[in-house]
Amino acid sequence: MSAVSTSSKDALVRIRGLRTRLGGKVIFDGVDLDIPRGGITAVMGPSGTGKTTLLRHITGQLQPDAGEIVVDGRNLAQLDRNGLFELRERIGYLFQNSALLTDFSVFENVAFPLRQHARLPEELIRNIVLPKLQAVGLRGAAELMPAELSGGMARRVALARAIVRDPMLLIYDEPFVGLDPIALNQVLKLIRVLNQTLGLTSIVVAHELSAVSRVADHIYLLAAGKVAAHGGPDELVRGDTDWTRQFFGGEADGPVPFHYPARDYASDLGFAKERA
Ligand SMILES: Nc1ncnc2c1ncn2[C@@H]1O[C@H](COP(=O)(O)OP(=O)(O)OP(=O)(O)O)[C@@H](O)[C@H]1O
Repeated sequence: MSAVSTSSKDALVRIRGLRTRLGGKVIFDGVDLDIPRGGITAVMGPSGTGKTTLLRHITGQLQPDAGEIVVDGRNLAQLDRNGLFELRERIGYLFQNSALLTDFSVFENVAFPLRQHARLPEELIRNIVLPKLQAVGLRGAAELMPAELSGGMARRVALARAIVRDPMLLIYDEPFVGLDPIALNQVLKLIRVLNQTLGLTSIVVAHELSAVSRVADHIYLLAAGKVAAHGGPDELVRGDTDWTRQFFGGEADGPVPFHYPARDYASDLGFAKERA
């Protein structure tokens, strides 16, 4: 399990020596990571380990204290505002809560990013939006309102919206939360099919190992400011480190302790004082 096993040449995102502090806390302490082009890479790790922060680095919303982040051959530190804006325009996002506009129909939600960026003829918008809705199996739901959708359908509409401008990179932030088994399987299938048919590169941040193992080509396990493990799903699940055992084995104790750091128990209970 090497820290970075992918050839950097094939990496859409290449991160080296990433160091970040937020609010006085070290979030990344020398992270190297490659997101291979055309692949599906999962980023996992205990809560608060910095997964969302990593996504903010990759999209240029947050500058690191040190290290290099290169996306599609561009070093983010060297991009001006316009350059960063152009980069973000080529990245699609799927958020956990789907974030649909409640007053707009399914069709208008998917059309929204197109209308925001250019004055396109209505016929062209239809010709772009309907194939995306077809791809997620919801062309027939085009005129429904978000309140009429199940959670799984809402997520698929959000996915159609995330791909409507043909991004190079699609980021899924917790895409499996709250889905029933059928909706979960549909989303898993869509992630794979869309990645392949649209020639995308995908990053999936998620906690559900069983779902991640079925969709990801590579997994990065982040922990304690570092890449704790990296490799294919099978390789990681078999991994024999404290982190992989605890995280993939779901053990209550390990490097992530059950107890939040606390003062000495005896003195908290007043015993130490009594003895003195
Ligand atoms: N702007 C900020 N200022 C200070 N601390 C921050 C800021 N943003 C994030 N943090 C801290 O950075 C750490 C990493 O946060 P982040 O949201 O990236 O973790 P995460 O791995 O995505 O967590 P989760 O799995 O719970 O969503 C957390 O301890 C968080 O409190």
